[in-house]
Amino acid sequence: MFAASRVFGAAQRRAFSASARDLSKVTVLGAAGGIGQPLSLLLKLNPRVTDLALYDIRGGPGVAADISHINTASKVTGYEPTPSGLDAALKGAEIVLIPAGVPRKPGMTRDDLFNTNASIVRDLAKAAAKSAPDANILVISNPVNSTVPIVAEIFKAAGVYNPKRLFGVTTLDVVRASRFVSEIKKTDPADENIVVVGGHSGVTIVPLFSQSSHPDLVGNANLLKRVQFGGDEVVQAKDGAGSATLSMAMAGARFAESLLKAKTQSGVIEPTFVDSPLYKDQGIDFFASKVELGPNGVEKIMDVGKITSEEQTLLDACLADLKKASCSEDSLPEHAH
Ligand SMILES: NC(=O)C1=CN([C@@H]2O[C@H](COP(=O)(O)OP(=O)(O)OC[C@H]3O[C@@H](n4cnc5c(N)ncnc54)[C@H](O)[C@@H]3O)[C@@H](O)[C@H]2O)C=CC1
Ligand SMILES: O=C([O-])CC(=O)C(=O)O
Repeated sequence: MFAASRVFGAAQRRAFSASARDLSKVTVLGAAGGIGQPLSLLLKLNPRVTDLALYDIRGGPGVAADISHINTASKVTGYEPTPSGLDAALKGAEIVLIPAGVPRKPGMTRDDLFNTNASIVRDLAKAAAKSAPDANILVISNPVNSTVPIVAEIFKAAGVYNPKRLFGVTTLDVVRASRFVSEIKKTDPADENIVVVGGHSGVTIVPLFSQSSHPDLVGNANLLKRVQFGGDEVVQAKDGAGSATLSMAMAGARFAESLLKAKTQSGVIEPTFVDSPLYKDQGIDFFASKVELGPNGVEKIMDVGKITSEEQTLLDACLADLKKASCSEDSLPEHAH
């Protein structure tokens, strides 16, 4: 269990008890995919998860059978790829992670995934609105800047939208930025926690090094490029076999853990892409900034804080791009209806 002890502390494992308050069902939609499998593995290692529900259009039960042999206490169930299987996977879920959808190939942008992934996310959101209307929905499927607003529209149409419970997972940007900084500065990556705001693609990814202990990194063009286009590095290296899966699984598991921890602990803060008041006056409904998490999901959305003029220029470019990403169900591709 070396991985569990590194990802989750000993105190947390000891603190685990199966009181009703601690029962947490977590559902993964797209659980047999490149992200879904290692994400499910990491969730199985998290003692806060008591019931792990795995659903995919193919392979869910197989992944569940495999993971269920791991000697941690949670119950793992794989569901058949049927409407009733999906509903059962969702029923009673506290957290629903959605990594279902196609990944990029070299030469594609995340927006090129929209035509395929928008309808996948739309259909899964419809099922979640029906069977898990109170769950925290964590959207991983790209393009996150557009798939998150789609989920919001579906929940609104079903009359169950709670903006405090919808999250675009941008944790991988924080993870990458923190790791890249630690490599440059020769620090322990565990001590770095770089704030990244905006969205999750290219210029919408805005790291705020001025708010870290390394403000001299503002203006480091190579570092900025690696943070904004880190996903492309992996897409190119995988050479047609997909995009980041393992680092994304870690980032998704970290965000889920933060949400579970925030049920009982205050001061849990993660940047995440949420329905945000910060730039609504500019027509931007969703924005990633530091968010304090709590038992009801979003507790408090923080503004970007003090930034340098160089970072303001990056933020301006980000906002211009995000304006284009807003989406309603009406703008879904024709075949998706
Ligand atoms: N938010 C982020 O930071 C990141 C997002 N991603 C995105 O995550 C998504 C998944 O990536 P991978 O796991 O590498 O892809 P993958 O192709 O390996 O896995 C996707 C899985 O989704 C399943 N699936 C497709 N339609 C489904 C449906 N209607 N219901 C349930 N399952 C369904 C497939 O059967 C497959 O197992 C992609 O859109 C990718 O761009 C990837 C990396 C980082
Ligand atoms: O780049 C991609 O397509 C996958 C992704 O979102 C990332 O790695 O950040």
